[in-house]
Amino acid sequence: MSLPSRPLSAAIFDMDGTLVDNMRFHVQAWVAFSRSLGLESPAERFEREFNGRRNAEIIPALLGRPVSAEELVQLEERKESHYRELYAPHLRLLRGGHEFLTRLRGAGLKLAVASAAPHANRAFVLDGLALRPFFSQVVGAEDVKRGKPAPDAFLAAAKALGVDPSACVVFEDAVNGILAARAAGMFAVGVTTLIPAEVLREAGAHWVIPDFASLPAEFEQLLFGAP
Ligand SMILES: O=P(O)(O)OC[C@H]1O[C@@H](O)[C@H](O)[C@@H](O)[C@@H]1O
Repeated sequence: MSLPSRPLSAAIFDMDGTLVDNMRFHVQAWVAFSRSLGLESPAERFEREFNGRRNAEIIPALLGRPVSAEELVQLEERKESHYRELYAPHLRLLRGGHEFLTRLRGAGLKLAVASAAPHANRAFVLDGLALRPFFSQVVGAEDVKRGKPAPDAFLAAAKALGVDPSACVVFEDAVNGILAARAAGMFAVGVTTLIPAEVLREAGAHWVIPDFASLPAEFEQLLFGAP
């Protein structure tokens, strides 16, 4: 693995499954949503194939037909309001998150969120946990044409931050997200809230962590210098 040849200047965070350990609630809501439409879709499909994609891509693929903008709004709200209801009692930042974000900010890194989540879900997590002050940019589902594994969301975040993609590190839990970060030419850290470390490594993650309190020493040094 080749390490950055110059200091990293920005950190871009995926939201669902990365800042918060909520993917099992998303998957539960997706399975219930599918059943309510008379479809049987296994949980693995949402964990692997769809995780990181936008609802505008997931819902037509699930239904096997195009969906009008109006119907998409209705179907999306049905699934997402159920997800928020399921996850609300458990809403909390991933272990070590607050301290890590504070240290990154203190070290002068620019911080952004790049998520496939729609507006209401971003507000639910980012406002619910008072995280907005950490991030100077938030890129969401409606800001890009193509969801992950396309690099669009991460490239949009780097552009908004005014940094070169090669100076960015991405934190991601989804295989599609790791692929997107690498396609954007960024360094990728896999977060194993849902997907096993070897799968994230195989997708291209340079480092893999269970949470933000467990950074490999080498990576910690890269971000913050020698202890
Ligand atoms: O890009 P993020 O923050 O991981 O968001 C991904 C998720 O966004 C949600 O809105 C979708 O309903 C999920 O199925 C999807 O996996």
